[in-house]
Order: sequence, then structure tokens, then C-alpha cells
Amino acid sequence: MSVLDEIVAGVRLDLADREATTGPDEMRRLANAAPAPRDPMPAFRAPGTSVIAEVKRRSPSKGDLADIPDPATLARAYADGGAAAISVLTEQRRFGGSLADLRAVRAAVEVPLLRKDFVVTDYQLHEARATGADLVLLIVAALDQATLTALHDEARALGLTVLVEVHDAEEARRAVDLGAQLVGVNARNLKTLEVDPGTFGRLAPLLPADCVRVAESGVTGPDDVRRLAQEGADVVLVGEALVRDGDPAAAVRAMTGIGAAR
Ligand SMILES: O=C(O)c1ccccc1NCC(=O)[C@H](O)[C@H](O)COP(=O)(O)O
Repeated sequence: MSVLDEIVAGVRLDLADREATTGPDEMRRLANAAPAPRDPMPAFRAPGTSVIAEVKRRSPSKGDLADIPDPATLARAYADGGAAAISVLTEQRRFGGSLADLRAVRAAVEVPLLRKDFVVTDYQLHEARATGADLVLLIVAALDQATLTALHDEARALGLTVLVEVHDAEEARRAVDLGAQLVGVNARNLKTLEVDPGTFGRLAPLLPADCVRVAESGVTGPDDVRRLAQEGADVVLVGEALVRDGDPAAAVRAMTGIGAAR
């Protein structure tokens, strides 16, 4: 079983528990009753790089990264540094996140929030919306095309912005077929968990000029951002480098507005 399959299997178990507590109809009702989501796309399309700053405690590749006893404090620092959006990992088993983290961050900042999880059912989209997320992640490698399309359509119908994540040329083709407007190229190989810094440069030219391109994983600082901006990145999504930095606001600021990608 691949790492991704293992993560998704755990996600499905936890999902069954939550659905037993709050049924699908009630979760859908809560989603529809939530305030309208914020639109991150104007900031993503602005000249120079934007940063999606991630709240990330641990990971399958690196183990424990940071304690983060109060995600709201970290989120405020990210917002102070000019993050265009904040990503909150809500997967519990491998990343140590939760919907409670997302709720706490929502209460603390006004910037758009990405629910970063392994979404495989529309229930998770409704949870995201009900908890205050503005964006959701759909990982092409985790979904067949029919399910990807159905989840993409449902997320859009809920007013959510969808970050469609790809790792290789075939997945990039599937994202293009979907008509994705926001595409994340993740440099971390989901089989080996190694980061290949050349991934973004190889895949970015396969994406349409009008879509917003996000470089994900392995971004360590402004030099990486400069290189990725030259390769066409509009946005960088950064976790480890920010949660390990003693001054996350300054670290976000240093990565923001680099180049003039558009
Ligand atoms: O981070 C991992 O080890 C990982 C393993 C398997 C699936 C997903 C994984 N990470 C999710 C992410 O996409 C990253 O958290 C995100 O791109 C930030 O990466 P980094 O800046 O390298 O922490």
C-alpha cells in the first residue's frame, strides 16, 4: 500500500466516526448556513509571488516539525507577514491537525483559509465550508476522474475555491481537462516522499496561461521563491520552513512579492 493509500484509509476511518456524530444532511445544512467564502484569486493574481502559509505540526516525511500549541497565534503572524491565504492541515493521524485548528484559525484571522486534507467525499467539503474554510485541496492522485469532477463541481457550487494538486504530467493533463483555475504542483513524490526541486519547472509549461500556478513543498526561503517565480509560479505554499522559523511573519514577508509573474 502506498503512503497516500495509507493516509486515505485512515482519513476514511476518521470520517466514518464524524459522520456518525453529525450526519450528512445536518453537515450539508451547516455548510449552507455558513458565511460566504472569501475569494483568494485576486490576491493570487496580483503581480509578484503570493504566499500560502501552512499550519503544519508533523508530516510523514519529516516526523515532528513544531508543537504549535496555539495555531491562532501562528496564523496571526502569517497574516501580519502578508500571507495571501493560510493552509491548515486538518488530517489528524499523520499530520497532527484537526478541524478544531481550522476553527481556531478562522476565529483569529480574516485572510482566506485552505482546508488542507485528503478529500475523498463531499461530506468533507461540507465540513470545510461549515468550519469556515474558503478553499479546499483536491489531490488528483487520490481520486479517479469522475470523483474528482464531482467533488470539484460540488466545491464550486458551495462557493469554495479549489486547489487542484498534481505531481506529474498525466495528473497535470487531468487538471487541465477539469478546467482547474488554481493548480498546485507538488514537488514531493508521494511514493518516495522525496522533494524534487525540478518538478515545478517541468510541469508549469503544461498548464494554461490563465490558470494560477502554485508551487508546493520544499520551499525553504526567498532564493527558492525567486527560482520558482522565474519558472512561472504565482503562489508558493510553504509549511516546514515557516513553522520552524522563529519569526514566521518576517519569513512570510521575505517570500512575498518576488518577481512579477503576471
Ligand atoms: O509533507 C509530507 O510529508 C507529505 C507526505 C505525504 C502527503 C503529503 C505531504 N505533505 C502535504 C503538503 O503538501 C505539504 O504540507 C505542503 O506542500 C508544504 O510542504 P513543506 O513546505 O515542504 O512543508
